[in-house]
Amino acid sequence: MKKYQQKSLFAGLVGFLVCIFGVVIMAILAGQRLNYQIQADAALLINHVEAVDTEREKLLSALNALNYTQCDDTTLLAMRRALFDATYLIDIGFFKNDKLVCTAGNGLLATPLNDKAPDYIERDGVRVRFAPAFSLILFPERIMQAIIVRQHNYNAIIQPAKIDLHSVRAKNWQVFFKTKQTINHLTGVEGLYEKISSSMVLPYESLVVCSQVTPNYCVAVFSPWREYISQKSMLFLICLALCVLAGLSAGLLASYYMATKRSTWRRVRRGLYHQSFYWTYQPIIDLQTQQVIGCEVLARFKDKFGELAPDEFIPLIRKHQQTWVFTQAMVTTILNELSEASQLPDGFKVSLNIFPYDVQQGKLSELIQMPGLLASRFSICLEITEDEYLDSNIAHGHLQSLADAGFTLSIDDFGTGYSNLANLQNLSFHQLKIDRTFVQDIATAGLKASMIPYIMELVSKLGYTCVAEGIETQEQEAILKIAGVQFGQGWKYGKPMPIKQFKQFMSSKEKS
Ligand SMILES: Nc1nc2c(ncn2[C@@H]2O[C@H](COP(=O)(O)O[C@H]3[C@@H](O)[C@H](n4cnc5c(=O)[nH]c(N)nc54)O[C@@H]3COP(=O)(O)O)[C@@H](O)[C@H]2O)c(=O)[nH]1
Repeated sequence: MKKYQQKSLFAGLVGFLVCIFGVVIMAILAGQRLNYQIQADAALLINHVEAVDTEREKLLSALNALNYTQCDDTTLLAMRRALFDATYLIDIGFFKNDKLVCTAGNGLLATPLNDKAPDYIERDGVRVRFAPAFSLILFPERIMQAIIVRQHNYNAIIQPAKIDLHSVRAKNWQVFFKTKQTINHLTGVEGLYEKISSSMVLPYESLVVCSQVTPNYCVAVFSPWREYISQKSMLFLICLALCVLAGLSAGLLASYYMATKRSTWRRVRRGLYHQSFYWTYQPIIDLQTQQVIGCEVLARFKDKFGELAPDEFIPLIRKHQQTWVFTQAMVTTILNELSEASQLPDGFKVSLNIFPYDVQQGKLSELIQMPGLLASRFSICLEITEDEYLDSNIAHGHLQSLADAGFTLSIDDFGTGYSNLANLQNLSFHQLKIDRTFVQDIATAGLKASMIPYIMELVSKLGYTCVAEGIETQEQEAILKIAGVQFGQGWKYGKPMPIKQFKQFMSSKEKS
């Protein structure tokens, strides 16, 4: 996989993860809200259960305390009075010898009724039975769900429908009586507790709570996600869109970050301190003898992201004023590399490119002090391109000191942009380098090529030597020779090469 594909994949992954993270956070927050709602429902149901139980306990205990042994008007009056105060109880019955003999609603029964077996027996012998289809003796035609609770001599008919459930938002809930062995349904959705306990339910959508007062009475509430989402579909859609947006922004940010990390200047700046620069050597030859008399040192850059051309990094180094750091690194490296190059003869000309800004700043005087540079067995030539920095008296003074110290000074890229003839006369140059655009123009016999003889006139008038750069063909060489150019540089003789290759190149030249 290519680097840029890896980066895009990384940015995509970051975006995806942020989106997923957003969705998870959204799901947790929504889940908490859903759970909060379910908890409120459960609390409401438990409150009712406790209220029903308390009411039944209070009323039936009071009746039992009267110790009536038979059902007469007094007993019935007491039962009716109790019922009058009740909220959840709809009838009360009186038992004698375990037979129902009268009810508050109906009065004395013609035939006493046997009590049915309870579903479970509560503490203190309270017997409870759930009747899914029950009718009071008073209203035999009205079928309803009822819970029948028998406490000693009295029973109470509780109608769950009496419980006010308007505030319960969940559609699925169940009230049940739970022992270690059994689950007794009382009201709501029968079997819900078993369903919640046994089948897979999603987080937050269900809850089982038991009463603190009567711990066997419990409620199960189930509010499925799909219902909750469909209730708040608009809100969910907006949140989802925000998550996708956050993912996209994060992806874009990641790719922007990667791009800036890869930005040329960041790479160059890092490269200055992490040895991403290396230097190559391009031969300079004597056009008459074809002997290699010197070389130009040219910088190259390579890091984990790939190579950068000098035309990319040189302007940045200049812009960010890192020119002197760069030149120091170059001089240190090439002195090191050339010290072991026994193939190079004494006096071999080594041309270094120098930034005019450093000339102006007086930095180049440090070159004079640099151990091993002037003292080396090579002739060091400083190539300087003309620009606005070379126009000051300060620059002139610094160049003079360099020339006095023993450096050869070459005016580089002559004929491009900023050439100022006054500089040629006043500054202490020794050499002029004809820019390769003039040489390339020879093939088409263009205007620039026609100027070469005039440049050579100037060169001889000033007493300079001349190097033509960018020679690629025999024809260019022949014309330059006729024009009187002494030295040449270009792909015809050799491309810029790393030191190892340059040493091999020089050895092969020595042999031939
Ligand atoms: N201050 C410094 N400047 C430097 C340094 N290293 C390079 N540079 C400057 O960058 C510019 C571009 O350099 P580069 O891409 O290396 O191009 C040089 C040669 O490779 C190229 N060349 C040489 N022969 C031929 C040829 O036959 N054909 C062809 N198309 N190109 C050729 O010409 C450039 C020569 O550079 P220069 O003599 O300096 O003009 C360039 O301006 C460099 O100066 C550095 O270490 N410091």
